[in-house]
Amino acid sequence: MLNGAATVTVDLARALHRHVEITWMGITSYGAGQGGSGAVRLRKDIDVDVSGRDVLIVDGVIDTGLTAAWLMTNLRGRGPASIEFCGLFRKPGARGIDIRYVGFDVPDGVVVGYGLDYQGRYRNLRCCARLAPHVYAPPSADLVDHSAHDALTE
Ligand SMILES: O=P(O)(O)OC[C@H]1O[C@H](OP(=O)(O)OP(=O)(O)O)[C@H](O)[C@@H]1O
Ligand SMILES: Nc1nc2[nH]cnc2c(=O)[nH]1
Repeated sequence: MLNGAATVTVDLARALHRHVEITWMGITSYGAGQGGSGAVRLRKDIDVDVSGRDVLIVDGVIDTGLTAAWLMTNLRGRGPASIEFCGLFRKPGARGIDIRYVGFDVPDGVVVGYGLDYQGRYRNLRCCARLAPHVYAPPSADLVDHSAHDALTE
């Protein structure tokens, strides 16, 4: 897929000792696990006919598994000789989904770097990192401990 899968796709392709053709797809998923509708939208289709070809779909993160399931169904319908899915990271919500190649199982949270972004940033980090939760989930006002602040202002 476009964006988040770019770095791992290129590195994986360079590690394979066989001819490969790379093409890109743009997908937006509104995963039910993130409070979304569970819908997938195709923003850019591949420009290769995959019928009779061995297809490996590569993605950076498998979160709810919605994107992976949608892509497998969609591309399988085009008559490939074989089709498998490879995800660099898999979140707990997708553990039950049958994925042939998984790099790392990771806890819930946001993984960034090595192609993966948070609001458009961090894709160019050479490493992968877990984003500090306060960046994407600021604590609710009810849960903030004001004691330190109060101590400073009294
Ligand atoms: O398992 P799911 O819940 O369907 O989520 C996985 C999708 O989310 C991420 O893409 P994102 O929407 O962040 O877009 P990006 O590739 O542009 O970074 C990831 O690259 C998958 O495509
Ligand atoms: N960059 C990034 N995108 C995601 N989409 C769903 N989960 C993630 C994640 O952990 N990191």
